[in-house]
Amino acid sequence: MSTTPPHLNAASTATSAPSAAVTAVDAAVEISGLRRVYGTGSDAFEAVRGLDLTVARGTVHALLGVNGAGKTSTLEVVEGLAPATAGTVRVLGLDPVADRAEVRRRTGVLLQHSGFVGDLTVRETLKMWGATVTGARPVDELIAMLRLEKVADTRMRGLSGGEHRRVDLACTLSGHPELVMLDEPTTGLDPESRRAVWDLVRDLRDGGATVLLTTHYLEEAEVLADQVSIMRAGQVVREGTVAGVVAGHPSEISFVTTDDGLVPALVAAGLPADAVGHDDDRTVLRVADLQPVLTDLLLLARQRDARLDLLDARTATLESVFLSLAADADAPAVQVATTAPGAVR
Ligand SMILES: Nc1ncnc2c1ncn2[C@@H]1O[C@H](COP(=O)(O)OP(=O)(O)OP(=O)(O)O)[C@@H](O)[C@H]1O
Repeated sequence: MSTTPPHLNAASTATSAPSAAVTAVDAAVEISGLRRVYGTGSDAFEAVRGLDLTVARGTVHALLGVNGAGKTSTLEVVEGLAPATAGTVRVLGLDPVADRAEVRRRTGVLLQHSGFVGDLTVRETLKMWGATVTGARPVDELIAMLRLEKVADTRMRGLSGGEHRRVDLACTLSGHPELVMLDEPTTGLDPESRRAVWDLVRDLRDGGATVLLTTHYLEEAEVLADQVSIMRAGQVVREGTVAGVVAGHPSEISFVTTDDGLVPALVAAGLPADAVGHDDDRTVLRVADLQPVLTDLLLLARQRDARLDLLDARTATLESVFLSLAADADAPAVQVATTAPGAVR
């Protein structure tokens, strides 16, 4: 019987093992079979196609996906701004449409775009907003939280895009929300302001709040999110911790060689043939465990006196998982990655 060394197994993607059960009591948001259709008849477009998602209380959960994947369409239903075409959505155990008043009182929402009166100063804007919120934070507290001191008395129309975004965020957090929904919170912010928002999100979570956010910055999801859900074409196609999602994805070794016998020799040593691919004249190996395969490759190359030009070896990252899922239109729906870091199934 062939005994393929474990490290030469081709990498497999994460399988659909059930995630740790989050019970209704633990869930801040529970979405089941959500569908959202825009338009009717021949113009109808299904932007969300049977989406299931659970956001555990007290966590930061990032919803990721390329433009048009359906993130905002999903958030709008959770926020109670649009009805579901089908499926069920519970927010803090409530119906976001029927129980809109209570849901609104207990949640904070940051939309992608907002409108404020340009003539009002930042301080006046926050004061006016606070008057619409139960138990609003003092304006000076919000100004300090969002580092708005320097522009507190500047009119809204005089703010930069990043400053405007921070005022948006201040309004979102005004009412001490239990659940905070942030649609691309750091778009347009400079690196320093982005990091300040990350600290704020962590503080919110540490204070017991739940944060559901969308972002196009994958490093933002990597540093902030306890869980990520990657959407494509209206469905979640991969979810779990960042480590779990990445662990289910192959590492990659690539090189150019003129030695036609090198790869067959590697396969003869146990590397599965289906781990080998080509990208023009580059040979690409996709493997579960990078180091031992790379070691074998280098040893074989030395034995055979073969050159490995443009040698590149990289472990999977959230970005490489994201890009491969975005490109792979045939990937099966909903794979849940719950593996501990380092484990590849
Ligand atoms: N009002 C609308 N009428 C028709 N189609 C819409 C409408 N709003 C959104 N869509 C379509 O639904 C799909 C999902 O859009 P959505 O804004 O939810 O995606 P997204 O993942 O949030 O994208 P982005 O990252 O660009 O914000 C897109 O194809 C979009 O064109």
